[in-house]
Amino acid sequence: MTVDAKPVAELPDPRDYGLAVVGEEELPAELTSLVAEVRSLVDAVAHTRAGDEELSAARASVAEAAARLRGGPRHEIGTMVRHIRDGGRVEYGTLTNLVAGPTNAAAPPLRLDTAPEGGLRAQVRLNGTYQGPPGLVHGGWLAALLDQALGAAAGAEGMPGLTAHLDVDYRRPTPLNTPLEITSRVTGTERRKVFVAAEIRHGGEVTAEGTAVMVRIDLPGEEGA
Ligand SMILES: CCCCCCCCCCCC(=O)SCCNC(=O)CCNC(=O)[C@H](O)C(C)(C)COP(=O)(O)OP(=O)(O)OC[C@H]1O[C@@H](n2cnc3c(N)ncnc32)[C@H](O)[C@@H]1OP(=O)(O)O
Repeated sequence: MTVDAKPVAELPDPRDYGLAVVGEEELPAELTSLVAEVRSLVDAVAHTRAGDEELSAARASVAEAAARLRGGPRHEIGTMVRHIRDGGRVEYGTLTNLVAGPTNAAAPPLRLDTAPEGGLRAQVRLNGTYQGPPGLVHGGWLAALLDQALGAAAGAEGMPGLTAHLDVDYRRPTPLNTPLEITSRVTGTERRKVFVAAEIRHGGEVTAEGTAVMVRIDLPGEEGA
């Protein structure tokens, strides 16, 4: 396959695209621990067997917490977060990305790191919030996780882009509440197209796999490249 997508030696800085950037290390521990608590809260709400009185008291506590959190300075929509990964690799993601945003409590705690064998690897455990069929992860979420891993693999090679085409195969049921391994890598490039592949494994067995065509975003000064 032709390899002429010109990966850049250093990732483009999102500020060159007019996007705000915050360093992951600048996020207060109080915020990231609040996010973890809310993830657990959503799972608890979904599966609670509490009685009416407890439910009512919990609703009031949650409403009070929400009122405390509204207002005040907020990161604008589209703010990017800068991660410093293993070996000093810099990676940018959207701060509130639904699949991997560190301040988005609706996202699982997903952290894709460089894999020794090349590409990216993450381990993630999905709680009951992510249920589709009984006891199993929702197929749409598996596709979302694959999409994220595929996009991140292209980005990690200096070729950030948007997903143009995504293929997903579900090979085996993917269980909830157990460690899952996600791997992804670039398999080829052709002009602005970046071909990527990813898998989700449970107990070493592939439960879902995907391939995608990412179309590289134009870098400043490279319009039409
Ligand atoms: C620093 C900040 C970081 C920021 C980085 C952030 C990355 C986050 C990634 C997360 C993953 C997502 O969820 S992304 C969100 C979901 N995806 C989207 O919203 C994308 C919506 N689609 C689009 O905006 C557009 O269709 C694009 C950008 C994908 C392509 O439009 P375009 O730029 O005009 O490019 P175009 O000339 O049409 O196509 C370029 C090449 O790709 C091929 N191509 C186009 N579409 C397809 C397709 N569906 N399937 C196969 N191939 C296709 C064409 O044939 C051509 O190949 P050839 O002629 O060269 O052979």
